[in-house]
Formats: sequence, structure tokens, C-alpha cells
Amino acid sequence: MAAPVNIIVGSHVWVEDPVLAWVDGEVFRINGEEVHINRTDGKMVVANISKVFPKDTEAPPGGVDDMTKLSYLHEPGVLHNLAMRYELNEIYTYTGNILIAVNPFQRLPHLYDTHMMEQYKGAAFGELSPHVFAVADASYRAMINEGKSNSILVSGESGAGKTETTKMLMRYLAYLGGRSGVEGRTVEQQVLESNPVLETFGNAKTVRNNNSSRFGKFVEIQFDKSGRISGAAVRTYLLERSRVCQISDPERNYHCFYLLCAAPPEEREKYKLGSPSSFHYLNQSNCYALDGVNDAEEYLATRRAMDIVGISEEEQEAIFRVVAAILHLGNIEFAKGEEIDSSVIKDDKSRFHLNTTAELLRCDAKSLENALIKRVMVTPEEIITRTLDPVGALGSRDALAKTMYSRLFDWLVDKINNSIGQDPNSKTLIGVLDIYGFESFKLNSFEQFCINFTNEKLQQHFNQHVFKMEQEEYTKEEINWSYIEFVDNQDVLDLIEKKPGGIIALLDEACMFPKSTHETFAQKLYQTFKNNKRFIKPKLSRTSFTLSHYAGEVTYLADLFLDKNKDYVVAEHQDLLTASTCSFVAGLFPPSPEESSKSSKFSSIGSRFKLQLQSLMETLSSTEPHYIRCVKPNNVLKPAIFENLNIIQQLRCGGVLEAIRISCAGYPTRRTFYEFLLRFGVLAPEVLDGK
Ligand SMILES: Nc1ncnc2c1ncn2[C@@H]1O[C@H](COP(=O)(O)OP(=O)(O)OP(=O)(O)O)[C@@H](O)[C@H]1O
Repeated sequence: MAAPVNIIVGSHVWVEDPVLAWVDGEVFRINGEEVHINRTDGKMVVANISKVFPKDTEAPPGGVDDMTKLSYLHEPGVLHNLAMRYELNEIYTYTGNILIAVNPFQRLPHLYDTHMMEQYKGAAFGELSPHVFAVADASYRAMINEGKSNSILVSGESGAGKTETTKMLMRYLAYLGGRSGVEGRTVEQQVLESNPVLETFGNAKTVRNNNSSRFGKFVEIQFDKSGRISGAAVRTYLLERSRVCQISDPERNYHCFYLLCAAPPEEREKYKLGSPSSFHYLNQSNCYALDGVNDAEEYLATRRAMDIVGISEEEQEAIFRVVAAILHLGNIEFAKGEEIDSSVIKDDKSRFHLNTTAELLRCDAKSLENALIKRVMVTPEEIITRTLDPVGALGSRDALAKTMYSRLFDWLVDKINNSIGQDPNSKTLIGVLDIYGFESFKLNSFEQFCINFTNEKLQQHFNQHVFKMEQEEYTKEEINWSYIEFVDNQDVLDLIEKKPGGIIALLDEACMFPKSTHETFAQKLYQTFKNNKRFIKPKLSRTSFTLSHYAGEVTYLADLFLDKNKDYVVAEHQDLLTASTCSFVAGLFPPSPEESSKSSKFSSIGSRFKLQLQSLMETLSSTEPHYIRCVKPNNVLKPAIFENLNIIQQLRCGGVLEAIRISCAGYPTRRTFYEFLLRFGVLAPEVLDGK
């Protein structure tokens, strides 16, 4: 392949480096395709000409605020530009109308004060430095001027800054659409205060982020005819339930547990709480406190935020009673019973926690004990009571904790929505999506599968939007559109969600068939998709499978897929809590319509999530989208560290490449642009040859 632009002896270029990603240098010899480079760090290297990119020696030292202003739009150019800006605390950069936000990992209050908001109000997009406020302002003005709903899609990996960005967007929209000088609980105040409430119950410290949202979120802010905020709704996606019972060092459980253990003494006494280290659900990790966070103050702040969003004092008391009950529940241990495969409450300590759990949940202690250690099976002939061994009883206990917590979280979301209220007359809204980015770890399970499925969906939405914009651009320029083929990910989506025959459908089938195991499920996948080019069976593996996602290959371990896809409430748990004398607790467990059947009915998390995504995509499609790509500059969560390889990986997965594609109107030559796409496999080489 020919060099993208003339590279000659004396050219300043970028050359690949395994550690630094790209290093600059000067060409001192060219032998056919071999380019000899004297790097600025003194090393001499030889590289193939196709891997060498020209460096713009006249680029301004502080970088450019829009990537489209770069003379050479290639990966090293993009990276270098971001690095130069980051060094000057210029964390925002445009790529056309897409905003790239690099997490500063330090407070930059001057960036977000009222003065800044005033400046961005009504300013033309691109006139001022890149900023989240500019994106929010553009969405708001587009909504007012065109009478159309807008959406802002914030993406990026864990810890990249999505939630902070979302909060900033919401603050700015509240500033634009709020009622000045109005006291009390206004809609915009309620919208803003819903953040700390959701964070207390849905966020936790993980290795990747001290305040990681363990759920996805779409906030719809509704506006009336005069552009004032008149209602709002929060939709949440896939709360991580396993965290309630299982955490690993140095992570934490959901913030609310620690906050409650730091509540004023009279409340701790009421709930019989002590230090977090005395609870099994918290002491599996040695991390209890967070740097710079005072849990006691956070507890009071959460109570205030709950007041503002309209959660009554009585409801708050019940909420924290359930939180405390979950902690006590986790401390109930079991020992082997006299009968074979049976269990009993282990000792007095466990008995104390059992009684306290029952007291807090306002249910009968004996019924709680039975619900934990016994199962009732209904056969056509008879009703059989079966006992659980200690391992089974622990599983039963944890299942109850997870169900209670996820019901509590859903209740909070519903309550926030009811209390803020929807405006039935609102014709336009601005939706802000803060959702997990593409994930690929050493071990990937059902959660990563769902997260990456979401990202495939969003990528398709992005592609379609870009495609439309590009097409318009090309038509304007009278360029033949027909031979430009963009990568379409419909085939991966079919593989995952097609009905019948997609992975989710096969998983549901496996879950409903009593004899299925993760092995039979994996075999079924291997058989069904053996000729699918997006599906790979790793050699030697019996239960894992690899999907070729738009952002790269990910290998999933099917081992827990069946368990994690099953969403049912054990009938005994349901009966126990429905009978609670506390209306709040009973309300979390409304009697199921098929009361008569004593079975624990299966419902599929995967299929429910698929429907939720479908509805989200429908909403997004009816809006004018804006994109913010958050980038995490390092994994140590510290300011001023810019890890090139890490960032490149995110730019590749996060669709920044496609973002650049949007902006190619300002491109110096389309050929260079195609070279760029080719490098990432977005274009086939024949397309370029045809140019
Ligand atoms: N604009 C910003 N200014 C200052 N600090 C920031 C900014 N954005 C992010 N941070 C810091 O980075 C941390 C992680 O950000 P955030 O929680 O928004 O990430 P996230 O992408 O939402 O992660 P997750 O997917 O895990 O929820 C924040 O707690 C904050 O300390």
C-alpha cells in the first residue's frame, strides 16, 4: 500500500511504539517500504511505510480545540492533540460536534461556576472553548428552535467521568429551564436531587472508580412550551445485584450500607447496627472508608435529598429499616441439621440476627427461618416440604437479600418519578443517557454480555446517525456515495437478540429446561453458530464463547449465564414479605397474579433487558442526538497522568473514530481520511484502490 502522504527523507513522522503508542522522529533513510527513523528520544527504528504517519510540525503548541482543525487526522495526531490539551487542563475537545472529555481527576471549579454558565448561554456552538455546557446549550436551543426532542449520549468506560458529566449537563439544563427565584421543591431541584439519592443506593467503590454507578440511567427532562422544565423521568437499567452479597477487596458494597452504619447514634441503636466490619456483606473486603468522604455527613445529605425528591419521613425510615435488615440477614449462618440435607440456625449470634431481621421487616421470625431453610414443592399429587442443606440455605439467604435490595432500588426510582411527575402536555424533552461503556476483562460474564449488547445497539444508532449525516455531506459534494461501505453491526445484533435463534433466546430456552447446564447451553451455542463469522468457539474450551464485537473480540464464560439470567422470587420469600405488617415492605412484594401456583416462576433478565433497550432505542431515534465521549486518562485515578495506550484503546472502542468520520467535511483530502478508516478496518482496501 502506498504511503498516505509523501514521506521523504527529512519528514517529521509518528512511529508506533509498544509502550508509548506513538513516538515522533525524523526520517533519515527510505529503502522501498522500509523507513528508517531517528526518534526524538534518540532511538533509531525501522518501520514499514504504512505504519508511519506524518507529523504536523506547525501544529499550535497548546493543540487545537477541534480535531477537524488538525492538518493530519490520524491516530497519533488525535492522541497528541488530546495530550497537549490535557497538560494545560483543557479537558474538552471537539471532533466536529462531538465532545471528547478527558477526566481531570481533580476539581476544576472555575470550569463549572455560574459565571461559566452565563457565558455559554446562547453562545453559538464552537464560538467558546469546548464544554459540556456548550453541548447542553446546543441541545436546548435546537429543541426550542426546531420544536424537536434532543438527546445527549454520554459514554465511556468505568471511571471515565460519565456521571459527573451527566450531572453537569443536568445542572446547566436546570439553569436554562429553571424558574428563577422560585423557592421550595421545584421540578428542577427535584431532578438534581434525584442524583445523590440514586448514587447512595446505586453506586459503590470499585477498583476502577470510587463512586461507580452500578446501573445504567436515562433521564428525560421534559419542557413546556416556553422552555421551562415541567417534568422528568428516570429510567434505570440492570442494577448489579450480586454486589449486595458479594464484594472483593478493595471494593465496597453500595454506599447506603456504610452511610447507615455512620448514622446518628439513636438511629444506629434503633436498627441494632454497629461498625461495618461486623457485617458479613461488608467485611468481605477490608475497605470501609472512602478518601475524602464522610459517611455520617453523606447520610444526612442523603436524607435531605430524599426530602426534596418527595420521600416522606415515614418512607425514609422504612427504607433504612430494609437496608439494616439486609445487613442483619447477611449475618445469619447455618449449620447442618439432624436430618440429612437439612440445616438449622447456627448459634445464638445467628439467632439474634434472624430475630432482628424479622423485627425490622415486621415479619414472623419463625416464618423467616422456614423461608430460609425449607422449600415447598407442589406436584400434581401432593405438596412436599423439602429442607435445604447449609449451602442451599446460604444461597436462599443471599437470594432474599438481592431481591429485597433490587426491589428497594426500583421502588426508589418509581417514587422519584412519581414525585417529580411527568408533564402530559410536554411536547419536547432532552434525554441524557449515562450508560456503561464497552467492557472486556480477563473474565467476562453475563453482565459484560448485556453491557456489550447495549453498546452494540448504541453503536448501530451512532452509525445510522453518522451515515445519514455523511450521506447528506457527500450528496452536497456530489461524491458518488454508493461505493462507500461502512461496517454494519446488524449481524452481531442478530446473533445476540434475534428471535428465535439468537443467544438470548437460546439462553431463555436453556433456563426453562430443567436439565440444562452451562455446558449443554454452550454446546447448543457452538452447534447453532458454528458458521457465524461473529461467533468463535475458543479451542479447548467447553463453556466459553467469543463474540466479535464492533470494538473487538470478547470471550465470555457461560458458566453463570443460566443462574444470572433467571429472575424469580422464591415463592417462600414472596409469601413471607407479602405478609409483612409494614406496608412499605409488603408493598415491595405485591402478591403475584398467579397466587395459586406455588412455584417460583422464571422470568428472563436478558429478555427483559432486550425490551428495555428496544424502548430506549425507540426514544433515542425520535430525538436529535448529541454525543459526549468520556475518556479515562489513567487507571490510578490521579490527575496529570496521560497513558497513551490506554487512551487509544478507549478512542477505538468508544467510537471516536466514527466521530471523526462525521467531521470529515473539513478534511484536507478525502484520501487521507480513507487511509485512516482503512487502518481501523472500517473500509475495505478495494474502496481505497478504487479512488
Ligand atoms: N469533570 C470532572 N471534574 C472533576 N473530577 C471529575 C470529572 N469527571 C470525573 N471526575 C472524577 O472521576 C471520578 C469518576 O467519574 P464518574 O463517576 O463520573 O465516572 P463514570 O464514567 O460515571 O464511571 P462508572 O461507569 O463507574 O459509573 C469522579 O468521582 C470524580 O472524582
